[in-house]
Amino acid sequence: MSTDEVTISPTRTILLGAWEIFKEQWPLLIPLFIVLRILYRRYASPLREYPGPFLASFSRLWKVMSTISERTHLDHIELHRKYGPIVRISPNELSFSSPSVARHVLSAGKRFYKTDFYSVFPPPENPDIFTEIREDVHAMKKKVANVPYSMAAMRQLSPFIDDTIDFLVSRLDQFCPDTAIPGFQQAGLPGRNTVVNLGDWLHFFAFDVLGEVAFGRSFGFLAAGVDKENAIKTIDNSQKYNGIVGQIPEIDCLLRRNPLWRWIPALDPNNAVITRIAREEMEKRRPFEIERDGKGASGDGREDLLSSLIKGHLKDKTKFHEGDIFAVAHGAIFAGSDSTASTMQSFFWHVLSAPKVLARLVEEIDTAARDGTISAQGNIQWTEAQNLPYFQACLKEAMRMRPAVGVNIARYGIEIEGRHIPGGTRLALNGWVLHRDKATFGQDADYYRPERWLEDPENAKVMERYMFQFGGGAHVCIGRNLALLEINKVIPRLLRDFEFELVYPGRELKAKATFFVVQEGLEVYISRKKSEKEAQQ
Ligand code: HEM
Repeated sequence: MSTDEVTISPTRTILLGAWEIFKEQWPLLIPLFIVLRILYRRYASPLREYPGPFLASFSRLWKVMSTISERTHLDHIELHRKYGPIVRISPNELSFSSPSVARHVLSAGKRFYKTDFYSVFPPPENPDIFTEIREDVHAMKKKVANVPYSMAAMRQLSPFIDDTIDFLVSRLDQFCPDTAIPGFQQAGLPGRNTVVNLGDWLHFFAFDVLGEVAFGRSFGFLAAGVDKENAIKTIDNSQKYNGIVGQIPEIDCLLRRNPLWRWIPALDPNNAVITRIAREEMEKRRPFEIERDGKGASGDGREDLLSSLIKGHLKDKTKFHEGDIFAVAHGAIFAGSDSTASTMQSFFWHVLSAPKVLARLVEEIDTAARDGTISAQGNIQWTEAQNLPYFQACLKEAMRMRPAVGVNIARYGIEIEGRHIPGGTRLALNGWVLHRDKATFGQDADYYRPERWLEDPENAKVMERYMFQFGGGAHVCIGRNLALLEINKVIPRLLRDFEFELVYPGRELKAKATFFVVQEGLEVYISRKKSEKEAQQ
C-alpha cells in the first residue's frame, strides 16, 4: 500500500467527490441552491410568521430598493399601516412601530447591539463614536467625548455660536428690501421678489457653527453663500452610499474599502474640503502637549472640541488613541451638520405652512422681546428661549413629524417584551413611524399641531419619553446639546428680526432619506421687521 493511499482521509474523499460533481453540474446546482434558500427563508425561517412585502421575505432587495429610492421614511410609514406593528423587511430583519418597544431596544444595558450597518460609515480604520460597534470600546470613547459635549461646555462656546448667528443675520439682511431707498425694486436692488433659499442658508449656518465648535474656525459657507467645493453635496453623497451599502455591508470591501479608490483623486474622501480642514487643524495643534495648558492653536483661549479631545488623549493614550481624536472631531461634522440643518428646515417649513401657528409664535416672540423675557436686540440666550413655551412646542412638534434621521436605526437583540426573537435578527426602528403612533401622540398624530405639547403636562411628559429624534440609551446623540443650543438661539432670533413667507405655500418640502433626511425647497420671501421705534415714526 502506498503512503498516499494511507493519508487520504474520508472527509477529503467526500470533498473531492463533491467538487467533481460541482464542476460538472454547477449550472444546475447554483440555481437549485438559490431556489432552496429562497424557499427556506420564505417558508421555514423562524421569522416566517411576520408579515411584510413578499420580496422582503427572501431577499434584502426590498430594503435596498427602498433606500435607493430615498423614501425609506415614507415606505416604512406605509408598511406599518398595511401590515401592523411588526413587519418583516428583510429575511432577518423586523421593523417595529411601537414606541415602547423602541425604548426597550434603545435603552442602555438591555443587551441590544449596533449592527454592521454602521461599519460602512467612514473612517473604517478608526471608527468614531457613531460608527464604533464594539460596545466596550464605544463606552470608553464616549466617556472622553462626553466632556466637551456637555451643556456646560457647549454654553462656554456660546459666543462663537453668537458670532455665527450675527453673520447669518447680516447675510439675510442683504436680501431684505430696504424701504429707506425709494423705488428700491426699480433700482434693481433685492426686494420682495427676491427668492431666498432659507434651507441653504440654514445648512451653511449649521456647517459653520460646527467648524467653530470642532476646530475653532468657520468653514466659510456663510461667507461664500454657496456650497464651497461641493462639500455639502459630497457629504450627502457619502451618506447616501452609507445608507444603501449599510443594508448590504459585505459589498463595502469591493467599493469604498477597495484600495483602488485611492488612485482616483475625485473619489478619495481625504480630498474633501471638510476633511482637509480637519487634518490641517489637527497638524496645527502639534505637539499636543501645548493643548494641556490651554495654549492651543485656536490661540484665543477657548477650548474647542479638538483641543478637548486632545486633552482626553493626553490623559490616557491607551484608552483614547491619537486616531480617535481625528475620528471623533471629524465625525462630528458628518453627524451634526445635515441633522441640525434638516431639523431647522422642518421647523420653518411646518411653521410657515400654518398661518395660525406662525401668528401665535410670532406674537409670543414679539411680546417676549417687548416685555424683556428675551433680549429685544442682538442674540438670544438659551435660558431666554426656554421661556417661550409655544416656540418649544413648535420645535418638538417639528422634530416629531420630521425627525432628521430617515433611515432605520438597527440593533441585534434576542428578546422583546417577553417575545423571543431568533438570534441574529436585526430589529429596525424608524422615527418617522414611531412618532406617528396614535396611542402615544393622539388620534391626530399625522398632523402638525404644536398645541398637543401644551394641553396636559402629564401627557406631554409621556410623549417626551417616546420621542426618538436623538435616538436613545447608550447611543443617544452626543451632539444633542449643541444642536438644541444652536437651534434655540438662532430660530427665535430670526423670527424676532425678520418676516418670512413661503414662496410656494402648500408645496411639500422634498425630503430625501439618505441616512439623514436631506431637504430641499424651503424658498422664502424675507423682510426685516420694523423695530417699535421705526413703527411709531
Ligand atoms: C438636531 C440635530 C441632530 C439630530 C436630530 C441627531 C440625531 C441623532 C440620532 C438619531 C442618533 C442615534 C443614531 C443611532 O443610534 O444609530 C445620533 C447619534 C449621534 N450623533 Fe446626533 N443628531 C443631531 C446633531 C448632532 C450633532 C450636532 C453632533 C455632533 C456635533 C452629533 C453627533 C452624534 C454622534 C457622535 C452620535 C453617535 C452616538 C453614539 O452612538 O453613542 N449629532 N444623532
